[in-house]
Amino acid sequence: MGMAAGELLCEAARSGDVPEVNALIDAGADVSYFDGEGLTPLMHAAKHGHANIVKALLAAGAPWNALSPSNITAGDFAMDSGHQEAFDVLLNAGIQAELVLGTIARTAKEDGDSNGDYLEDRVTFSEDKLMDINNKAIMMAWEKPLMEAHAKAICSGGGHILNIGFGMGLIDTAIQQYAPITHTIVEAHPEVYDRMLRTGWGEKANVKIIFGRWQDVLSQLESYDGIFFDTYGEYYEDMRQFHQHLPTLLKPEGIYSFFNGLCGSNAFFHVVYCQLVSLELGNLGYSTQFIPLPVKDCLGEESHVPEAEVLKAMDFTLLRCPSQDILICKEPGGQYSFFDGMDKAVLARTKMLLWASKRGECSFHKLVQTTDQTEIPGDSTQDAKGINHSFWVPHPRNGIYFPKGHESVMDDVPSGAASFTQPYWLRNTEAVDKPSPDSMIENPPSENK
Ligand SMILES: C[S@@+](CC[C@H](N)C(=O)[O-])C[C@H]1O[C@@H](n2cnc3c(N)ncnc32)[C@H](O)[C@@H]1O
Repeated sequence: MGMAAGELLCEAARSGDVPEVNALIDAGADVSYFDGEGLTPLMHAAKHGHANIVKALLAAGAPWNALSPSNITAGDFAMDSGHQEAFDVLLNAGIQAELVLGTIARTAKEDGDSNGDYLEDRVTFSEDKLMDINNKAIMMAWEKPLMEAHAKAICSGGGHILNIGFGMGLIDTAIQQYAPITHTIVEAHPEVYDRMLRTGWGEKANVKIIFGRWQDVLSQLESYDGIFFDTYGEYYEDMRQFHQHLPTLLKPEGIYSFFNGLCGSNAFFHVVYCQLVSLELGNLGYSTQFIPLPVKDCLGEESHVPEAEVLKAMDFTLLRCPSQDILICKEPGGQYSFFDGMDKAVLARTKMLLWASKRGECSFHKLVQTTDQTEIPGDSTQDAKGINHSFWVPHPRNGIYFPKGHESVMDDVPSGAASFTQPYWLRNTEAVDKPSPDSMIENPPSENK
């Protein structure tokens, strides 16, 4: 079994020949095979909407997150071609894999400051941007309308507001328009803090500035009616940790919002992570809803922004939680993200897994095993391809497969994680009626799922 079988598998996946796909898989064809165009059998099946074949390939260990030469995943192919069923299958596979891998990675993670270097380096302010030492934009003026939308949402109940990360102060300026009773700002970078003081933020009657990393100043925080989170140089895990404090920090009926640059460089990964964050917030008792906010409206005439053309192709979206009121911003369809601080960990992991799969070393099952070097107890049965299926067993609560002996990785996994029945709005952004952020904020729907 080699290239010929891989080619045959791609062809069968493309033409929707289920018996042939199954026969080739049983005979040991490489489900991670990349054909001459750099596409996998899974990509071919997804592109042509053969959901059953997508399922069969995933079950046989095809990597859900493999990238084509133009950085397109099977999920992107399904999405772009409007194949909802295949898309949903891939979305579920991605979410489940990331839930399990994220938990494994957390267990293995050594504690350390994600953004220690950034906080020690110089930053540069100019009229329209704040840059780090590597000339990467931390914040840019074109984001003002976006920040204003967030501010409007988190201030809609009035009261006490918390913002994590001052940057250019765009959201804080917008928050001030709503005259909250108190307005607390946490900022960790000494130069940004210094500039806050020089520009009068320390003298505003309702403003309290707390200098330090949010992680280090939690004991100085109270509970708030509105919270916004937008740091820099941190990873998804940092934000996830912040979310664990929401039940203490956010008052009942309060509104939470964060800048969502999750996997902004790939639309499908972004969708996976939006669902993931939604699930993880759900696990904390919050429900969520996405509200689109076209980025081209934010950019306006700012064509001097080098990435303007790419950015115009993106949508930014607000996500609101009607019961506990969560609001999140995201950028579906994005090809580029200024805010890749938070998605580095995700993409790094994705690339690592892909690298392994491209070398033909691993199926998805094996990739996950390589993430955790701990020996997994239990019997093992290897199939013809050497995949040890008995390592992976369905969890009794939610049916998600996890590595045997690692029950604890499922502790954090929400019960509803095994299936998403809701149609995902991204399937056809043209056809979906996108409510304006304003109307959603003023008239939140009673239910989102
Ligand atoms: C993207 S900017 C925020 C932009 C802001 N939303 C605005 O409207 O201008 C991120 C800010 O978070 C700060 N920051 C980074 N890590 C932080 C941490 N752990 N705790 C508090 N602030 C942090 C950075 O120094 C930076 O000023």
